Amino acid sequence: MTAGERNELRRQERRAARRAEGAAGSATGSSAGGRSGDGGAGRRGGAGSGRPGAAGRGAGDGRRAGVGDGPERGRGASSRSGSEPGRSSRAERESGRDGRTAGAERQEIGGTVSSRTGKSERKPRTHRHREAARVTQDDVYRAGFACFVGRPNAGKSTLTNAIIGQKIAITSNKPQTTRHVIRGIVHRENAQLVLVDTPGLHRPRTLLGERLNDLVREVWSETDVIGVCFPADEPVGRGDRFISSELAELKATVIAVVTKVDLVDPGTLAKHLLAVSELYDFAEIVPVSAVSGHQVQTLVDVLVKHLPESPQLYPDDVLTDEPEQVLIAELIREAALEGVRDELPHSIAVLVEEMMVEGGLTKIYADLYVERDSQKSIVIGSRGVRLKEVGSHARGEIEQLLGTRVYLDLHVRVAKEWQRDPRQLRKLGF
Ligand SMILES: Nc1nc2c(ncn2[C@@H]2O[C@H](COP(=O)(O)OP(=O)(O)OP(=O)(O)O)[C@@H](O)[C@H]2O)c(=O)[nH]1
Repeated sequence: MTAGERNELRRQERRAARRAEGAAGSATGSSAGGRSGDGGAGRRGGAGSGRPGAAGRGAGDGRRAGVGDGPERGRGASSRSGSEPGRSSRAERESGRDGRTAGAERQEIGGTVSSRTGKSERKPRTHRHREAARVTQDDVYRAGFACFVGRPNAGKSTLTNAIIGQKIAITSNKPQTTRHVIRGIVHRENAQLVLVDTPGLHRPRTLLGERLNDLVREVWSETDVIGVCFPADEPVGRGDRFISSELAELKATVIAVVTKVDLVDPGTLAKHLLAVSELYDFAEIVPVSAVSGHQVQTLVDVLVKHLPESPQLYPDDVLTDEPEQVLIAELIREAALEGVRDELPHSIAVLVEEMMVEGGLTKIYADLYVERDSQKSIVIGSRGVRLKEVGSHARGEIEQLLGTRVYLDLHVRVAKEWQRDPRQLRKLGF
């Protein structure tokens, strides 16, 4: 039996188990509606070869050995040492020593909200995801895919990095920084959480924008748990309502993640949580700060709790399945975004053309694309000063990633209107 056939068989088993679980939920009066299971043919088909949004040119050739072609199934529960974040023992989780549970947090905040607004306690609502929310026993191995969605700049990539404990996604204060689907893996004793970082859903103005939105929807349809991110320092707006309305048809368990709570006072947070809770029937609402680390592990607990029972998906020591060359191109793009304004951030794309290891030195040759000549001079700067800064900043980050000394050769090129040109988009990996 091929690996693909094995995966399909396991998927079918899981779907059948979910169906049975769903039926049990209905029988006991839970609203099993959402996840009961007809699972959707081909759901999570991307787990193997068709991984959601294989990003970047060279997605085949630049991969790290042993990571490449998708998750590995059928391995037993693992025990990883040291470096992986988010790991806490079962005993710790059961005793709540590694942080308050989301449920407790929610009740506490719910109480605050009702006392401040003078409203009575929120009535329990019929919950399309309650069946999944009931699943708390940890004597089974859980594995699956979760993703954060939300409007641009909501803090999705920062949160993904905080959970993985390593920079796998680049971040910036420019909206729509994320262009690739990046998968980071959290290993726990009893679970494996594959976090998928996606671009923010937005109103597309270019072909690139349309493709990114398609990518987001594709990922949504393939994940087990979706965390919708709402930045605590911005009021709930039209964009949030648009995203929430798109979730109604999905089979995944949908939770709300209120991000950047370090930026607001408790009163503002309480009001924000209330506004979020009125948007959609979320299975849980978890306030977090990726910067201070507040509740990040609690969020991991909540995500894991909603994963299906499944064998391990990736080998123990893998933190991301993103090809090295794509990670490197992203680090260069992040450095190039620093200090540029207006439309320029959207016009920048980076492609690693060549990488070679010579002794203890990794030589990297990369092209940085912009759309117009005027942008080229901005990126290069007077006498090449800006480009030099970009190169040296990116080099530091790449050295950290690779753990070797790096020589970085950066070349700026103009690819006219590449965001609207299907051929250029393909070349750039979209
Ligand atoms: N203070 C604070 N800032 C945060 C936090 N999380 C993210 N940020 C900042 O918010 C900005 C946007 O964060 P990103 O993680 O890039 O947001 P994103 O949702 O991935 O953005 P897109 O790529 O546009 O979809 C960055 O400047 C982050 O440093 C947080 O918990 N606290």
